[in-house]
Amino acid sequence: MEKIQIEKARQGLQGEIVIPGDKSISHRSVMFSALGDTPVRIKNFLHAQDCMSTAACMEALGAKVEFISDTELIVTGNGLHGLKEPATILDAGNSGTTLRLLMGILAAQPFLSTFTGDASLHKRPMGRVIKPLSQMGAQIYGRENNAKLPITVVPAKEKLHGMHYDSPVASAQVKSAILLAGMFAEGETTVNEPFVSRDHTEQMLAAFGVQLKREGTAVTIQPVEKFIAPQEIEVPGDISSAAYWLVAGSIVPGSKLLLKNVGINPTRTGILDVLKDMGAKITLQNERTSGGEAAADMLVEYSDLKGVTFGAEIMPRLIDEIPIIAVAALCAQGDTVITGAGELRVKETDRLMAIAKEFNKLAPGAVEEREDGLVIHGGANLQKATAFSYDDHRIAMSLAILGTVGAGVEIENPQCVNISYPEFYQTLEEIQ
Ligand SMILES: O=C(O)C1=C[C@@H](OP(=O)(O)O)[C@@H](O)[C@H](O)C1
Ligand SMILES: C=C(OP(=O)(O)O)C(=O)O
Repeated sequence: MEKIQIEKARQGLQGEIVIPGDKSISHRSVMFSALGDTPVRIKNFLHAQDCMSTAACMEALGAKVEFISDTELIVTGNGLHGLKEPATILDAGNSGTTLRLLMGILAAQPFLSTFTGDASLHKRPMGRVIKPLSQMGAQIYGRENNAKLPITVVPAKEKLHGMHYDSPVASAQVKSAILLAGMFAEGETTVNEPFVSRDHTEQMLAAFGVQLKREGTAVTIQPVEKFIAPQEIEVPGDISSAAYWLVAGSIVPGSKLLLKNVGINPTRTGILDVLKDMGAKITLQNERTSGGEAAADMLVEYSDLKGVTFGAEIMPRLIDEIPIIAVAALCAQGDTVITGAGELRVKETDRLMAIAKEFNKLAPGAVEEREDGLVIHGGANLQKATAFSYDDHRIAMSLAILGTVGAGVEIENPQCVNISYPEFYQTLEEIQ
């Protein structure tokens, strides 16, 4: 088993970090460009395993994908109806986004496609997408009564039909899969969700000339006739990657970090609201638009944090940031109570279990696992320990920050950071 040693920081973290491209937006940039019929130059693409899975799938589906550098590529599709039957199985790797969004697109295609993925993706629930797509007329089959990988999509018997879907979960992947199928369906398709999830699909479809109608928590798409690819898509930096530095800068005494080019789409900025509530010192600078999405630089300085309480309403806006928010909570004064976070149990691993089990190795007794959340006792006494990443990138990065602020950590299976942030450990060294 591979391991990495992370030492306690000897001084405050200092420096400037250019935040790598947004994972959600990078996936969508390649998928949608592959449905256009003119070349799209994608800049600041996230060159990490999840997005490379999407790029490989789109290539297997007949799009031309040319990398000019690690982070810049040109994708040329064969038009909205130009995808080709893949010659072999499509591999979504570790990426729920790749699999769920592509099921939406492929549900409407006149050819067969079969998906696989890694061990983690085989455990994740896919019925949440297969069920509604089936209601639209799609024919999708999978293990465990059409709920798990491997999954095969066969051509629908007739054209998909639009529908109104009340989603039981606030999930951008569920919403996106249905809307993408809706592009090819007859009649309009509406997805309503309990709380608004990230809206990158809606934002990027608008850049391809597809207008969606939003009313409260519902969004409606009409069948798409014209799909006009933009010449260029510039991907802003990922606030979910910036989150590790926002927390590290807030809790390691004497820190001052400037985070360059971070996406601040309001459906993603829950972490800023929570950290500010906790008393963090974060200022936004140079606010601008990058590829149709809001972006800014962020200055974070050390400050005393206090515990907070938050729940289901804000959850979609910070869903991937719970592990690193838990690190902030361990270093705050007082308790932090997180509810409405049951979705964390179906991510790359059961993140509520992983946080409680592994963080308690460094902070004995400080984290209580609840059915749908966590209670974290702040002001924890941190000790050095060996902890397991569960092959989950966000658990590995959060453990590394916890070790940096505490007494060090040895992380088992640390390489999973390559899923979303390959340069993570190098950057952590550079700012010390
Ligand atoms: O649409 C997306 O790009 C994503 C949506 C979220 O998942 P859910 O839709 O399952 O909440 C998030 O956790 C994931 O990292 C990326
Ligand atoms: C849950 C995540 O991604 P996905 O669902 O695409 O695997 C994540 O990046 O934390």
